[in-house]
Amino acid sequence: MTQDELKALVGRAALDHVVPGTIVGVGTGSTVNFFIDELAKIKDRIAGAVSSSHRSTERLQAHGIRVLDANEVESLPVYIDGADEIDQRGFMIKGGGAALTREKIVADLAERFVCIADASKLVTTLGRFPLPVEVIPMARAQVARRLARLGGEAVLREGVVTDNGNVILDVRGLSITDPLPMETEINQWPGVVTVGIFARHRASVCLLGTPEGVRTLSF
Ligand SMILES: O=C[C@H](O)[C@H](O)[C@H](O)COP(=O)(O)O
Repeated sequence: MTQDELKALVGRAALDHVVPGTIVGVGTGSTVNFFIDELAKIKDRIAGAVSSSHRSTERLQAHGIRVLDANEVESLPVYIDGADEIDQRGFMIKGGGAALTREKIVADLAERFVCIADASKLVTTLGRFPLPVEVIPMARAQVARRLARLGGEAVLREGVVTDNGNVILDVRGLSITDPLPMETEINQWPGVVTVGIFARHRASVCLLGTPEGVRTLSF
């Protein structure tokens, strides 16, 4: 099976986690795109979606799915999103598509985070994938120096401006053995908007696409 076929598989499987009659939290990325296309088939059975990016909003609306502003909802039963890496505890690295801040906001509204990913995303230790950090442009160099003191080499993602008007640093060389304290530390530096470690907002369940079918990991 190709990687896209695995993504399509989990995008379909995620429909089982959608609660009929409710608003669905929708992530961003190539895996979620498959989910959105499946969601369109049951759009009359949901109350709408809260989206984590302009890209997902456009795709949802193109399918005729109502998109609500996050400020209009108090909670969501479920948030469905991909990941760049996920470990055996449900901790993730996200932000490869620069949508991490809005993803964390929508994840925070949700009772459950359903991660959909192909098997290549499952890792023993987070950090092989360069860690995205969304930063206010003025603080770019300052935050990069602080990351260097943690052992990471931060590179500005060229040509990318987030939906919030900020920039992304991609950090190589970090071995994230203890995701929760690292998330907390980096996130409180001045100028950091969001770090792409999702430990506080880890997955409740991961639907992992494998050549043998969908493997469900519960955390
Ligand atoms: O900013 C992007 C998101 O965190 C995505 O969920 C993540 O990059 C995974 O994307 P994909 O499904 O395209 O691998």
